[in-house]
This record gives sequence, C-alpha cells and structure tokens, in this order.
Amino acid sequence: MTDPSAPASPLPGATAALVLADGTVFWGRGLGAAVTRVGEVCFNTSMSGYQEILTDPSYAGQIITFTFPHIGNVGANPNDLESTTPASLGCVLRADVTDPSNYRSQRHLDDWLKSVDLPGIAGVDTRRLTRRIRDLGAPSGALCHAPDGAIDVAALQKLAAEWPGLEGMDLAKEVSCSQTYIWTETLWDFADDGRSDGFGTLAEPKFHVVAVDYGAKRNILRNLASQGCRVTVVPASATADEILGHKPDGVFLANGPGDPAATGVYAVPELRRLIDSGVPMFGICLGHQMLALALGAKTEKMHMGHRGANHPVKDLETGKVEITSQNHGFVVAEGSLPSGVTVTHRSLFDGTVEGLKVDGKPVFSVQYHPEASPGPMDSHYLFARFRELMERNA
Ligand SMILES: NC(=O)CC[C@H](N)C(=O)O
Repeated sequence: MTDPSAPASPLPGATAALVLADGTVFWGRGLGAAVTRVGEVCFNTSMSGYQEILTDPSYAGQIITFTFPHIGNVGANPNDLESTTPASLGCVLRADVTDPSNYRSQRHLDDWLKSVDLPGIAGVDTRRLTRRIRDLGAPSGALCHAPDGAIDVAALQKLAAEWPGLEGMDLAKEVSCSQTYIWTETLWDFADDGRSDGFGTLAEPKFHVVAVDYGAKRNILRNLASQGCRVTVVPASATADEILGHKPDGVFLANGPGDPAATGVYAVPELRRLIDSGVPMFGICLGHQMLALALGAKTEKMHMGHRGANHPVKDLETGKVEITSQNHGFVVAEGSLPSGVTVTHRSLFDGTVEGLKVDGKPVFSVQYHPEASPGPMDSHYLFARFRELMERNA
C-alpha cells in the first residue's frame, strides 16, 4: 500500500525507486525481477562486463550503480557468468536498456535479470548518486521494483535505515561452495571469437593448487588452470589440515564478499598454519586481506571503496604501472603491518596498499583482481608468478 504522506513521484509512471537511509529518493523505471532488496549502494566505473560484475560473488550485500550510461546493450549470455546465482542485490542504471546488439548475445538483460531474481532501476541520475557516494560514503539503500507503481517510500527508508551495514558481516560463508570440487576449465580462446563455448580443458596438469573459496570468480580458477594447475576448490571453512591433506603444490586464497575481520574469526588461525607450512600461497582481494590478518595486520572499511576497471596500481619492485580491475570496500591498514611483510603494490588513486609479500616465504597477495573479468589484462603476470613460486618450491 502506498503511504499517503510519502513524497509523490516526480517521475510520471515510475515503477521503481532507490531509497537511501537518509530518505533521499531516486525514482526510475523498473527492470528485472519485481522485488525489493536492501543493502549497501556502491558504484562501479567499468565501461563493459556488467554481467561479470553482477555475478561476482564479492558483491554480496551490495546494490551496484553503473556509472557507464549504456548498460545492457550487448545483451546477456551464459559464458560471461562468474557464478551461477548472483550474490549482488541489483543494479542502478542511467539509460533504459536498448535491444541487444552483439553476436554473443543470447537474451535481453531484462530477461536475464528476471531469470536470476535481480531487480534493476533505469532512468536514475547516476552522476548525482555517484557524487553522493563519493562525498558521504557508501550508504545503505532499498531498491524496489513495483510494476504497478505502488512504492512505499517511508517503508523503504525504514528498511534501509535498519540494515546493519557490511562491517562485521561474514558473507563468505553464504557464497562459498559447500562441497570440495575439482576445476580444470581453462581461459576463453579468443581465436574462437566467442561464437561457441570456447573454454578449454587442462590436458596435463603440472601443479595441484587448493583454492579456498571465499566467493571465487570462475575466471580466477580458469587463469590458474591456464597456468597448468589442477585446482581443488575447498569451502571457506576448510582447516589447514584438510587443505594440506590434499598435498597441494600451492594454496590460493580467493576473492569474496563482506568484512574480512568477520571472516577471519574462523579462517585466520588456519591461514597462520598454512603460512608456517612453507607452501607457496597467493591471495586475491578478500584472500589478500585474510592473509594480512593472519600475518597480524588489521583491515578497515574504506570511505567509498575501489570498484572499476581503470585503477592504476604501481608495482613498487619493477616501477611499472598496471591498469587494474578492482572491487573492494575494505583495505589493509598499512600502519598495522608487522615487520617481515613488504608492500609490493600501491594504488595511484589514493596510495593505499595493493600488494604484499612475506619476506623469506613464497607468499604474496594483491588487493585487486588480476583475472580482470572485466578489465585490462595487465596483471595476468601474477598467475605466472604464482606458478614460478611453485616451480621453485618443487
Ligand atoms: N573482491 C573482493 O574480494 C572484496 C573483498 C572485501 N569483501 C571488500 O569489500 O573489501
């Protein structure tokens, strides 16, 4: 039922609204599933790859604003999914979704959003919303798609205001696999040009990697397989004994959603034992943050986070700058790093820690997403670096 005291929609025929905890309302036209979702509102500046972004499990608990205005114009297909069921909560778009025009498209974005139960809102002034997030930090918000226009702003504001926020939330346990499984699919073969399922299969594995699944993206596992690794994917709750019981040549710590400190409660003691075991380790994003916690450092919530495919990062060892794909709202507090841990990479946007290595041990990590799905492939060398560590350790 519509609350009569609620502000009237300034947009005739509005079928969706995004209401922030402070009462700010963005009216628009609904797309996707006709549902309401409540979470943190963030923004991503990538100009492509909306399907990979929406299915990245690291986005659990988040409503994603796309700053790029034309989303949906290349449709949707099954090859661009980073997970089967999206953990993100919905999308906020500037322009209405036009008919898809791309040879890889198999269905309309609106149709795909419906099939995975995700709501969207189009027609929003995403520049205004993004500036608000930049200036005031990522707010809680409620996104409602109601095809009959019955939108109760006061009720949505209440939902947003009561949402507890990502700090202290362990969401890895919600998106992690429940059973151990084997991954051997390799990267997309561009020679195939996307006209069929062009993923390969690892023929002769050279290494065995155990990947701890805090919310792993498929293209990370494909990158490992393309480096010759047969990957055993284990749940986030796996113990060091279980992981080492697989006799891995290397241990990979995946990306994932939520607050690393909350996830660390059960994972950190296990990671400490893995670091001491001398096995080569590589962590990405949440995996990097968890590694830092296991080394005795602290993590903290960022003001608005880093989300996009255009973030410059400097490799402090080579002096090279790589353009990276990022998605994180927490960061390792540099001042809390113990001696024996070296900062290897730094953000050229805000100077924050983007990479670490442990002196004298085959252990390193990055805060960004070197698989770059979507994004430039400047950082693929890190998967080769992990393989080289395993070669040297053999
Ligand atoms: N991509 C990720 O792994 C995200 C890590 C963590 N949830 C953060 O927001 O900082």
